[in-house]
Amino acid sequence: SSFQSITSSRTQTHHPSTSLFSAVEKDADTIKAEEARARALAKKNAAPGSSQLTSTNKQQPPPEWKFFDTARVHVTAGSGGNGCVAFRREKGEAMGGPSGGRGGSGGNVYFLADRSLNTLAGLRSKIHVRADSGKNGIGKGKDGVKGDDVYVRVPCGTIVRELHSQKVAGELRKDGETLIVAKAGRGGRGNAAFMTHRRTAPKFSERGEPGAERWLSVELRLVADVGFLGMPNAGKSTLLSVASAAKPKIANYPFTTITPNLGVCDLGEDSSGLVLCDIPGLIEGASQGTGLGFSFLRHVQRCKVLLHVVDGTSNDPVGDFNILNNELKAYDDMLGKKPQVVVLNKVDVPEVREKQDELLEQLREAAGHSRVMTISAATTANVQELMSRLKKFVEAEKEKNKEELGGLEEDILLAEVDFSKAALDSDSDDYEITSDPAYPGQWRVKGPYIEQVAKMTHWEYPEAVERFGRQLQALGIADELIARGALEGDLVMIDEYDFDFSPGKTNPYIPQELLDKDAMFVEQRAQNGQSPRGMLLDSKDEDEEIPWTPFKKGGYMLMDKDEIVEFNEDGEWDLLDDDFDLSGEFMDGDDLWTS
Ligand SMILES: Nc1nc2c(ncn2[C@@H]2O[C@H](COP(=O)(O)OP(=O)(O)OP(=O)(O)O)[C@@H](O)[C@H]2O)c(=O)[nH]1
Ligand SMILES: [Mg+2]
Repeated sequence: SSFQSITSSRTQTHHPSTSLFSAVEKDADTIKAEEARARALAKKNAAPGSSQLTSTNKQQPPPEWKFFDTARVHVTAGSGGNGCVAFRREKGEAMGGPSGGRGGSGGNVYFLADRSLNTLAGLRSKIHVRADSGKNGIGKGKDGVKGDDVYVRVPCGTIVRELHSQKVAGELRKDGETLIVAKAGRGGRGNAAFMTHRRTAPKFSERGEPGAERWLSVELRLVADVGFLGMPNAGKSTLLSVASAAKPKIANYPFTTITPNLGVCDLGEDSSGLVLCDIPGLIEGASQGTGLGFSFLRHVQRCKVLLHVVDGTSNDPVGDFNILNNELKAYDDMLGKKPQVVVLNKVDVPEVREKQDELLEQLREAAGHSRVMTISAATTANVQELMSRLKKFVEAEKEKNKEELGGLEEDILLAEVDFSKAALDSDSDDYEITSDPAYPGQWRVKGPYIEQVAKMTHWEYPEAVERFGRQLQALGIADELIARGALEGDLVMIDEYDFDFSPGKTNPYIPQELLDKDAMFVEQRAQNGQSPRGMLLDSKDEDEEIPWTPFKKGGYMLMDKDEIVEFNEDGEWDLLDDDFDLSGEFMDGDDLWTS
């Protein structure tokens, strides 16, 4: 069960009809249809002689323009190799001492932050990441070879969670940072390790420990490269929708967009994507709070570049352009100075086309630079050209900033909340629900933990909203609200976030092709007699306990609970206690090999 987000900011309580969540719900279908179309198009384009760039159907975005922000991955670390039972046989020593070597440990699975990436696109084609197992130990005391570690490259700002419990495993912030997500099984000890003065010829060895295995949900907190700026109705959301797979609400009235929308324009294999942020329209007086105000601009504050979208059908496009630039300066001088690219939109309209040359000239003059071009978001004319120019410009700006900041870029780019340090380990699950009889149907929930979780939730994403709902459920807040008489559709306020109370509804968006792969995976596991748990949260068997120990401590994979104990601080692992008496029985799970 989950809460629906209607807004991520207090300012929007006045627009209860514009439910972000219901918009998203609708969009999931649209996106699916879009994907089916994209796949069909991809097939068509794969035909010899055709090229995606010269696709004649201008209405459809090229299939590679997709939106990635979350992914689900199953990771399996390598198992340890088995220990060996062997005895020395040397000249003059027919039956020497035990000499079976230890199995090699398996490979770990790590996530590795790579600054050259900026989407999770690479994870999309993968459902499984698997590290090699260690080799078995061999005779003459030789240990087995260790399995290779696997590094999964992800962009900086990636947050990793255990899927089913939604516990944060960590965040990768800086280039080169790694996070272990599945710890390898250690190799089993060979019989040489079990020799004591009482047992001089042990004929058993240990089996290798299985590698850890788990589902992860991965989320990238996108930091936009390009923030869209423009008067209401200029066509910003339309542009986002054709340049990326994001599906913002588009309508022919001002202030259609009330929360920022993010989208990724994927520019193909050899280039990382361009992250776009469509923000609500700004009008004269915005810096004083007119219209929706400037509160959304914090989203674009960290953008490298602003794309100023000018409505060609306006009575005075150049006047609009100047007004907004003045508002921007009045609000924040830094924003006013942010480099802009300017587009004159709606040139498909004949009246606009007629005066486009004149307008372009005037815009160049007003802007004081020549990064000005015409587009039609509606017909997508010039949009691809715009995106590749933007990409180059953004790259150049990043380079410039990097030099100016002496390599401090990531710190400045990354979002405010540091997940790796965030208070998810807060001890207090306490909360308090208050309601004012004067305002029926409104509930305020207070509590350090839940407020922290709310702050850390990326309200733009259904999966994040769903997770928030799960946390409320887990903390008992949802049930408590129902017990107190909350009804579906009531307003719930936590910190500065407001929600529609809507128990029992979840809407994770997962692309169809991943769902197909998952279905295969679940089936395969069931056939192999393994737990069929898949990537879908509702495929979870409610009775099944999910053991959890923090990632950092290791040992979180409690597949065979009795056999596996936690890794200690040094990553070492001990099956046998120091004072374990080998003269008695074998340990359960020890492998007895007869030589
Ligand atoms: N003819 C024409 N119409 C366009 C074009 N781009 C957008 N529109 C229309 O302009 C209207 C407003 O488009 P939106 O994309 O919602 O504008 P917006 O800038 O996001 O508006 P707000 O969210 O209110 O700030 C819609 O009716 C679009 O169909 C274009 O290139 N040509
Ligand atoms: Mg809009």
